[in-house]
Amino acid sequence: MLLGWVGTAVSATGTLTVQQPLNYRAGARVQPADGGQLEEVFEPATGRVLCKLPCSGEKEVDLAVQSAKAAFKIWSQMSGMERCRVMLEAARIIREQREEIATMETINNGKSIFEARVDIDISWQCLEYYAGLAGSLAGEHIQLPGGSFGYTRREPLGVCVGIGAWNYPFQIACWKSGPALACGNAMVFKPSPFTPISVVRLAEIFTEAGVPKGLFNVVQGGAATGQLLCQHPDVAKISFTGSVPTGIKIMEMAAKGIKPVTLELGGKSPLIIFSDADLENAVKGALMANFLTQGEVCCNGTRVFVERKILDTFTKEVVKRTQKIKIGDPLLEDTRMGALINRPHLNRVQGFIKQAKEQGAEVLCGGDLYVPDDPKLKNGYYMRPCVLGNCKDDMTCVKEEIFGPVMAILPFDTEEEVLERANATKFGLAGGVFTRDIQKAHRVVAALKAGMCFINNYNISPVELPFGGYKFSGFGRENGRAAIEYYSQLKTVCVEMGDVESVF
Ligand SMILES: NC(=O)C1=CN([C@@H]2O[C@H](COP(=O)(O)OP(=O)(O)OC[C@H]3O[C@@H](n4cnc5c(N)ncnc54)[C@H](O)[C@@H]3O)[C@@H](O)[C@H]2O)C=CC1
Ligand SMILES: C[N+](C)(C)CCCC(=O)O
Repeated sequence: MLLGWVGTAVSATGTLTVQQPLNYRAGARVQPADGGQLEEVFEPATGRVLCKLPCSGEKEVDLAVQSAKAAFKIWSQMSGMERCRVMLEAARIIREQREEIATMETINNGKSIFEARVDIDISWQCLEYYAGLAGSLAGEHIQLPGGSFGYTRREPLGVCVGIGAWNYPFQIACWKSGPALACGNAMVFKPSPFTPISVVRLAEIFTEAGVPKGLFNVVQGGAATGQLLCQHPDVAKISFTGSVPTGIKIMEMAAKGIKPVTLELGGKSPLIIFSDADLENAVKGALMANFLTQGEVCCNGTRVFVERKILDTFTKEVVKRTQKIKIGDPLLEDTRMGALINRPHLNRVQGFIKQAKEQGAEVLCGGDLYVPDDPKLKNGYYMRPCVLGNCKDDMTCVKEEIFGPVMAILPFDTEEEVLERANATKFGLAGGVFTRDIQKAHRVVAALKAGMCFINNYNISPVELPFGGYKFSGFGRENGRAAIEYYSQLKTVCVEMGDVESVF
């Protein structure tokens, strides 16, 4: 069943129109009860409007939260093993529908189908991983004097809100719902209004897999809808992926309700290439660190520090390979870079490049707009991936998150110096090092002030590993066992086996 698709040409760019409602509540697609403002949703590859999205208001947000509350009563009473079975089934359905979901993601986000398939694989792996953990979530038993004892129960929080960014719409929803549902919570998810489509498919899959109706709901909208969700008194937790300024607002709203938050925010991560690194791998690593999803990746290693001895060789090779990246129709098999998310964002990225040049950086390749030959793509949001040389630490392009395909290369001379410079940022999401010297590799990552560090690779996503930031990049962790801590709470029970010894 190809829900939301019209006609049969689902695999061609420029053919999709979305007609079905994109809110999901109590186990079904619904029009929002009070959808006010309409947001145009674009196909980045063509600039076409895919649909007009009604933004949910107070009434719809409340209905979604109430529906989650009702489902929570059932789901939270089920055993971990029962939840595990349902989640494994959801993972299986995602695997089965991989191509359809990846196509949706590509059409709505603009990333290449090649990459979207990987995103969908990471998504089902995430649900599988947390399904596996669900059955073993447990408390402790603690012996006390005289046969008395205590025990802890790991309990769910209740209705959790997930708010997502537009770069990994389906994957972000799985990274949040996986651990949330495994712990016994319900969720109301709000994707970015730029990418509202694929998350509704996830909601349908959960229902098909057997979660109670209302366990995973989708409300659509922008900042106003997000605020209503964060301020709702029946919401127990907020997990947010997005920018630092929005993260700050979310935390302020959460503070008023004493709600725990997980914040996955932006970054300007360092990638350090030592002269003893395997050059081939280091070059590949730098491309992986910068050009996935048109550079719109929070953990990208956009400050590439290269030991001066190999600066020229490394730079030449990086530029050569960057120029070879095949840009174009994201649904074609050989495309490796699609379109940026929208026109304003493309303009913003272009603005950063212009400013970089004004501040003295040298464009070694790309940075200009790309107009594909195919006439249907001529209004798409394409640009050539860019490598900047002659960069200095105080340039805007080195300090600010660009969130586009722009790599800045910075030479260094010593380990001490590069660590100092690598850490001189308000962000702390990720970092990477390429070297053949194992002691140096571990020493360097130990000194990096970042939550996700890579040695001799970059931007791979094993779901078993916790992911999250230091400093302005946020706190809390997604993936790995660590995420369980952020979607559950401990209840301690103290049991008296003797008589009460009263002080009075
Ligand atoms: N650390 C991580 O895991 C990731 C971080 N990001 C960061 O996200 C940014 C790009 O994503 P955008 O969608 O442009 O970020 P954004 O902060 O503008 O929006 C993120 C989400 O928050 C919602 N929102 C906006 N204002 C809100 C408010 N006042 N209250 C509640 N919700 C609100 C938006 O509708 C959207 O769903 C980049 O800075 C990037 O680094 C993106 C992906 C992953
Ligand atoms: C999958 N990965 C590692 C490339 C990016 C994940 C973080 C994000 O949502 O930007």
